[in-house]
Amino acid sequence: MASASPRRRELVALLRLPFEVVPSHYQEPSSPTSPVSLPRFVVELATAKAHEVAHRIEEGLVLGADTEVSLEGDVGLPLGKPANPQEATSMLHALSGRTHYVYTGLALVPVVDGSPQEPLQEVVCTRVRFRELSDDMIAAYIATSEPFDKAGAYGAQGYAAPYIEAIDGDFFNVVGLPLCTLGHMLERLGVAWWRGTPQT
Ligand SMILES: Cc1cn([C@H]2C[C@H](O)[C@@H](COP(=O)(O)OP(=O)(O)OP(=O)(O)O)O2)c(=O)[nH]c1=O
Repeated sequence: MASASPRRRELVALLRLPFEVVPSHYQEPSSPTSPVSLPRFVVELATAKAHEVAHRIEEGLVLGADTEVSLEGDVGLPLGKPANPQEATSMLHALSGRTHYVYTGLALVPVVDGSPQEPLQEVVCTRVRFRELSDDMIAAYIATSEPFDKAGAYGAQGYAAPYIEAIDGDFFNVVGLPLCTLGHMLERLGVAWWRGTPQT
């Protein structure tokens, strides 16, 4: 798995397949300043992350993923990860009382005899609605430090959980790895992942 994300590591383990974490050295570009196609954007980043690792191994299947949050839907500005409390505050203000979209791109790159093969790619979108957040709620949440390594400045699996009014789609996609879609992709590559045993 070409990811340094502790959430993705925990989620991928639920497939019960043997895997190794090899964080990608791909340098993500800074967040775009004009609207982009979110589905294309996340798939390109996921593929770039996977490719960088695929060029460093001899054999295997490399998984790359990228998650972005946007208020606009398919064409919009990804919010990115907040660099400081001010950015986290303005992202959470923007999400307060509104519906937003979380996109995760997935790329699986098979490597055979040291050669990366054509990637298999997917994108998953989940709609998330936040309740209205007061200034005090936002400040208290930022004080937990949870927003800083997360797209959109929140963790649905963490202290932001009580802020979520509704979710439409795959919850695991919001946390960074849509497992059901990943299972289908593995099946397309002939991997009977459900026969695996829990890895320690
Ligand atoms: C919206 C949301 C994002 N996130 C996280 C998932 C991702 O780790 C992160 C989005 O950043 P990414 O750039 O997708 O991933 P990453 O930099 O953490 O890890 P890597 O590139 O090595 O794979 O935001 C949550 O954990 N919970 C949430 O609710």
